[in-house]
Amino acid sequence: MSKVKISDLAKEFGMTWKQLAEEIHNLTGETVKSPSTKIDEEVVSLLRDVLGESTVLVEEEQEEKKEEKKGIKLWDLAHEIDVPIEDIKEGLKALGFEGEIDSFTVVEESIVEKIKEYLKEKEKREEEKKKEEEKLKKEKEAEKELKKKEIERKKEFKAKLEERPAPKVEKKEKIEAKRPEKPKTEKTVKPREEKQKVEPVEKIEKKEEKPKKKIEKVERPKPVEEKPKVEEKEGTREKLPEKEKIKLSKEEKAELEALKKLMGAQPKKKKKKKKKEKEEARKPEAEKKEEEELKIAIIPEVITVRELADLLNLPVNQIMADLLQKGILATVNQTIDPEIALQIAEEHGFLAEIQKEGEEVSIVEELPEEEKAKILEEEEEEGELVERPPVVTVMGHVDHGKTTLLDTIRKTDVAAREKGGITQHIGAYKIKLPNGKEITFLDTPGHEAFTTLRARGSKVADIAVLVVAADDGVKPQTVEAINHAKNAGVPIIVAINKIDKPGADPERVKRELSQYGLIPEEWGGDTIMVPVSAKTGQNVEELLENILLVAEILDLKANPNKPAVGTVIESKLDPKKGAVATILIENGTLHQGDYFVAGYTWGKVRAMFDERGNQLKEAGPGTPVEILGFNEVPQAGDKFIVKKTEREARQLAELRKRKREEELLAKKARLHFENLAGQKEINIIVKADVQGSLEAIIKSLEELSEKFEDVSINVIHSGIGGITESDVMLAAASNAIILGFNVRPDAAARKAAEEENVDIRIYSIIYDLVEDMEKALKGMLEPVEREQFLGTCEVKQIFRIKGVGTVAGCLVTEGVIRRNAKARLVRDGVVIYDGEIASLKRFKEDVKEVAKGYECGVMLKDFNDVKPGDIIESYEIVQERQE
Ligand SMILES: Nc1nc2c(ncn2[C@@H]2O[C@H](COP(=O)(O)OP(=O)(O)OP(=O)(O)O)[C@@H](O)[C@H]2O)c(=O)[nH]1
Repeated sequence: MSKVKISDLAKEFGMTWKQLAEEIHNLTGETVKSPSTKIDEEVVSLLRDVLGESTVLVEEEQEEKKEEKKGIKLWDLAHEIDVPIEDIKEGLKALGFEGEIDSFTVVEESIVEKIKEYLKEKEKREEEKKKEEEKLKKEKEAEKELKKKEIERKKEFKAKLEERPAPKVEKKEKIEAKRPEKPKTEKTVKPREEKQKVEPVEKIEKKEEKPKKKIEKVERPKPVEEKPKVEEKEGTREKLPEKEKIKLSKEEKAELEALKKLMGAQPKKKKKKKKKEKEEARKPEAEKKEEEELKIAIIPEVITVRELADLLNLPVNQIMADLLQKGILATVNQTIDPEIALQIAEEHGFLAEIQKEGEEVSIVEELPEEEKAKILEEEEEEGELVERPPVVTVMGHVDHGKTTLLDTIRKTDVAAREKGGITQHIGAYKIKLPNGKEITFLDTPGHEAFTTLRARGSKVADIAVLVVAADDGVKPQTVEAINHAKNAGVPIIVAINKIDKPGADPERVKRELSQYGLIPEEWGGDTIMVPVSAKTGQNVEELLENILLVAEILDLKANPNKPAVGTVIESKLDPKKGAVATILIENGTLHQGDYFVAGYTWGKVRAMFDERGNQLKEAGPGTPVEILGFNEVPQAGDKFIVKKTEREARQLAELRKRKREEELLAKKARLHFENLAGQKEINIIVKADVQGSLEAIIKSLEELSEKFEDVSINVIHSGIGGITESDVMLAAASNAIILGFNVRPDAAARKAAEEENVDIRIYSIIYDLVEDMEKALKGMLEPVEREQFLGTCEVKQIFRIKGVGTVAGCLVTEGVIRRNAKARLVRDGVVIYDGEIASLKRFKEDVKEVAKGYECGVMLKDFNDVKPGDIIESYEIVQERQE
């Protein structure tokens, strides 16, 4: 081995030659004076022995130092600042960090600061959100309190009316003056008893088949004690057979009450009337007017000319003449607008009001769930309420195992063994567990239970089972499902699926879900999470037990002794059977032969079947049945109500048709940018192309919400990716506006938005979005250029032409593609290009536009990165004035 130059050796040890010379001096006593001095082999070996290790350490230290300078691992950062690693990853993502993010990702100090800032802001946001939620909760409680009081007031009002002696004679003008002050609620809660109690007995008996119409004619104050109430009450009750008594519906009971009172009051009333007439004849005209009768008329929403005449005690000809004066030519049996009927009644000195459809039901429906349950319970006869099966919907991201889970559950059905398996798809089915308990599963795409059905006011599902694959974690549709269920106030049970798979990580799923407010019970939260394998069936029984547990807590009850009430789950027009629909019976029992109304359609149960194809004669609460006998195809989500007579069913359907028009008006009134000014509560759905933009938009909206003190902007759902039909349905159900950032609605979403009149706004600059929103809130929207959608085409093939560029061979799938219009290229819902169409050809010919169903060649201006499967959207900019 030869000698080594000290300068070379120094490099090896990572020190200067002078430092090494000092080391040599310390070890050997020799002095080295020049960097070119050569060191003996033994000395080198000695140095290596002594310095080798420490040098390595020095190197490592230096390396670490370098690392330190370079940054810190996320894992270490999480420990250092004591924050869950997931939060840090989220922060990094939000900052637009490109590349893979895991626990070992190293970030620079400047980024660390930003992450810290982000986390601080997140914490602040969460705190504010919490505060907001608390505020909302308080407001809701106050609202509930108010509603309670309102109910009390209604009850008092009802009681007073029942006890009330005949009202004093009042001048019509006086009554008129009072009208506007009359609390609106009184109008809607007007109990049937009150409306009917003074109707002559003969009338009630005669008009059994007629719509509920009541008239109150009171000539003079009468002492209450004159009514032999008690005896009559007993007497009437006695006449009823025992079975009938139980079967009395609330409505019938009300009628009966009225009848009883009337039976006592009537004879005296008649006598008094005669007496009064005599006195009246003697009175001077002015005095007569002074004592004009107080006449009250409750006008049913569906009323014919003859019925109005009867109601007002006027000749039919008089009513026809009144109508003619209003330019309406009507026959005696023709139904007339209740508003017109109201006007006529008022012209004849009646204090009139329109009776709302199913008043009692509607008041109850408007109340919050608990109140509703309380009132309904009150209404139910003691001991008649029985437990009903919970209705469960299964939701989750695509391929996470919803179908497999439902299949496995179906196999646990003991009824299948008794009565044969499920043979037909009717949109819902009931299974029986070995312990005898039943669960009804909705077999429609999960979100439908919360969008299509809920958009029409039905909340069908009691419980949502959220399926999350343990090897995939929380995905966009998972979040969407959580938001749907939360929005509908339906409890969620999580099924962490695919635990049999090697990559399964249930703990990760729990961590991810906790970011969305679903905290597992073992972490002190209240969300039941069951790890299952839909494939092997592991823990599926435990999942079902938990469903029953939640159902028990929800205390789901129904009265099987009532006429049936339900919701249309699915419907179709069968070429052989006609209009058929699956109804989920929610309360009461449906019998073959019952008349019913569902949405705008009505009918008679000609036959009904369960999911096994068995014909049923009756079906109780919680049972899904397929029904034949509809006049028209109802719509999913329609309420299904049994009516006593064919006439009632038909009239109600007619009435609903009219209401549909009102609904259309309501759609018109849906939240739009143009009518934001003055709104107190603004619900928003935000969809964006990347997480960073999404966060930024949400933050800006929050700031805006703070700026406008009396406006609360709630982002009810947000996500990455294109705008879907489900987003639109959620917006429709919660009256929200959709804001898209660099993303577009797909065809189904666009169609749904048009149908539901949901406002979708697309932006590519956050500042513009915020500015528009602010202007809209201030009601200062200036006339703007608005884009008008023309059509879309799908790229099928690409042709690269030298010197020209890329021509996309397309098929027009919607509307038209226009040459001089603007164009946007959308890939997987994300806008890739926004510009103009440079050329549009059909078979080498330049054309102005190409319509749906035709092929064409499209070239985009200054853009060649077109791929098969891309969507080109053609649109125009039009000037539009905003109000
Ligand atoms: N290993 C394993 N595979 C499962 C499990 N559950 C479902 N799968 C598989 O996952 C795939 C998707 O399951 P599906 O039940 O079709 O999922 P889905 O959520 O209904 O999917 P969509 O109907 O498309 O939304 C299928 O190949 C199933 O066999 C499970 O527990 N374990």
